[in-house]
Amino acid sequence: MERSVSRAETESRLQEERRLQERRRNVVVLMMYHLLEHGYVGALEALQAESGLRINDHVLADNVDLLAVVQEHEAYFEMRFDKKPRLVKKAPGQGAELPVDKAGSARRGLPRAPGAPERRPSGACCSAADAARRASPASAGSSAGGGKPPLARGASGASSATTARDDADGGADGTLGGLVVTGAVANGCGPAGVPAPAGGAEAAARAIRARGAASEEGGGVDGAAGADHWDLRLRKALPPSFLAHSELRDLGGWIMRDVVQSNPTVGWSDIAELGGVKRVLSESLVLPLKYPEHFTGLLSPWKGVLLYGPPGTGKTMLAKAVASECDTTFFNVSASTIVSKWRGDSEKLVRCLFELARYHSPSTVFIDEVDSIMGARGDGGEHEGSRRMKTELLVQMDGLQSSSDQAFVLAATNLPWELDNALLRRLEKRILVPRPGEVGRRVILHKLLPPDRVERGCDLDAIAAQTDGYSGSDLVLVCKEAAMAPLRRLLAQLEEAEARAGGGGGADGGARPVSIRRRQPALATAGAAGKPAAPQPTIGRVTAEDVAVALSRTRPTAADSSKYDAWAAEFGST
Ligand SMILES: Nc1ncnc2c1ncn2[C@@H]1O[C@H](COP(=O)(O)OP(=O)(O)OP(=O)(O)O)[C@@H](O)[C@H]1O
Repeated sequence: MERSVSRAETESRLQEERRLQERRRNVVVLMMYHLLEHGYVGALEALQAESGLRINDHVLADNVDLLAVVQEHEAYFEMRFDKKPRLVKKAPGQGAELPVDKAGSARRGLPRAPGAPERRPSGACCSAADAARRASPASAGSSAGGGKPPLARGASGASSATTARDDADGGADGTLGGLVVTGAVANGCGPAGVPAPAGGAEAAARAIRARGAASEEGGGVDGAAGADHWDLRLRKALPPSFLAHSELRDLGGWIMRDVVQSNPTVGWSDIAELGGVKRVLSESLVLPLKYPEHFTGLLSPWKGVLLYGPPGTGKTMLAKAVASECDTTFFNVSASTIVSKWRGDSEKLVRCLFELARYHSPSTVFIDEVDSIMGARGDGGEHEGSRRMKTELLVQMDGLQSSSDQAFVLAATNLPWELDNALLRRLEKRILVPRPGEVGRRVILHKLLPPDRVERGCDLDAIAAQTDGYSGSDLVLVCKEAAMAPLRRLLAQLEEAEARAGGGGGADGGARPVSIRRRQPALATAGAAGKPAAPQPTIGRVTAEDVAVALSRTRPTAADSSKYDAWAAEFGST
């Protein structure tokens, strides 16, 4: 027993050490790319020589660079502690000496591979293959686990003869300078389909540029499936022009937090009816990207679409479907993204937003509740900053229309009559998203209450006929209320059973307060008592009466659609 505990301890210590080594290697590689990108070629050479790592043997994974890491840290710190972090302070006095080790080197942390030379002359660094051969075989191929995203990967590919040889020797994974190197993507490509650098700083610089381009193509390194939004958001980096300028970096970072590349939960087929709206969105976004040769001149694609209609009719859902169905960078923008309390910032944020949309094109800028940003101008009491922000938005939209940039604005509102006329002109297609008709309601009801949840006698088609004026979200509420009824019945049974088992009241119609302690699983309590577990009550089905009660309790929100129809007649454009 003791032996197995100590073996487990050793194993976990080794794992921790491996992770630490990998982290140190990642930091060095990030530094190398940073040095290269900013022209510190001499420092890069020195770092290569001293660390025994070569920039050519690694490409950065996950679209990450040192500035982006720092920027993410700053953004997180600010969000968490409501203040900017101080990463670097001035050293007290005249500046401290660098800590120097016994060998006279100031370097720390990176352990050398067993047998690796102490120092290497500039330009004579070890190759991945050499280092792998020198490294301890015990550590080979053991870093892949952990599920953590690799920041830097060993480069492989046709362009690197040594690494190709490595692959032939036994797989892409190997060790480098005593550090475990994760195998890079096969077929002569680094992550995201970027060719591995062929050699020298120039090649690596090319790889950096190619990496940016590949990331724009949506080539996620490890695939987006299963990743949450934070992962997806991280994949888009700021353009170099933003990174080089502290104010732009801050504003750009703020906007990029609202970038969503895809929303895997909603597709066109999840949206009932609204075929006309889907067609226009498809014509504006999908088809021009697929058949660009047909969308030129007079047939150039729409650059702005407004979805308007009563609340809860699926406008946001349509935008989410655009995000997941169209392969474009999706900027999910709300008033909080671009309305800044700092004078002048909103205007700059709008400019940055469109610059980023162009940089990451093809892209879609979705502005939800656009009325809260672009209400009609001309009111004397309007803040000067707000006016300038609106003007900037109009200018930027004009810019999109007169350019061949594949950037597109999708706006949504419940209050189209409050929008500025100049904005309406730029939103070429103005499409009413109405409440669902009977067919649509039927589809929504059947989807929300599938046959295994409802009793036979519950006629959902009849309910669809009765719910004229209900929006999609009203129907969600009706179904939720109806589905609560069997759950309430089940909970009453469970409470009653618990009260009986505890010998207390409880069956007296709720005089006893309900305990908020989580119930023990039935098996555990039965086992403890030594008796066979009593069959547990299960949740029943929704009955016709449940739905009728739910309907009587849930009234449609703002059922009068005449105002929308009137506005559609005057301003609509479908
Ligand atoms: N056509 C539809 N098909 C399927 N579900 C729908 C449809 N319309 C609305 N829903 C349901 O209603 C919910 C709310 O829809 P959504 O948020 O898209 O409405 P909205 O028009 O953006 O509302 P608001 O204008 O208030 O922001 C959705 O999550 C979905 O469950």
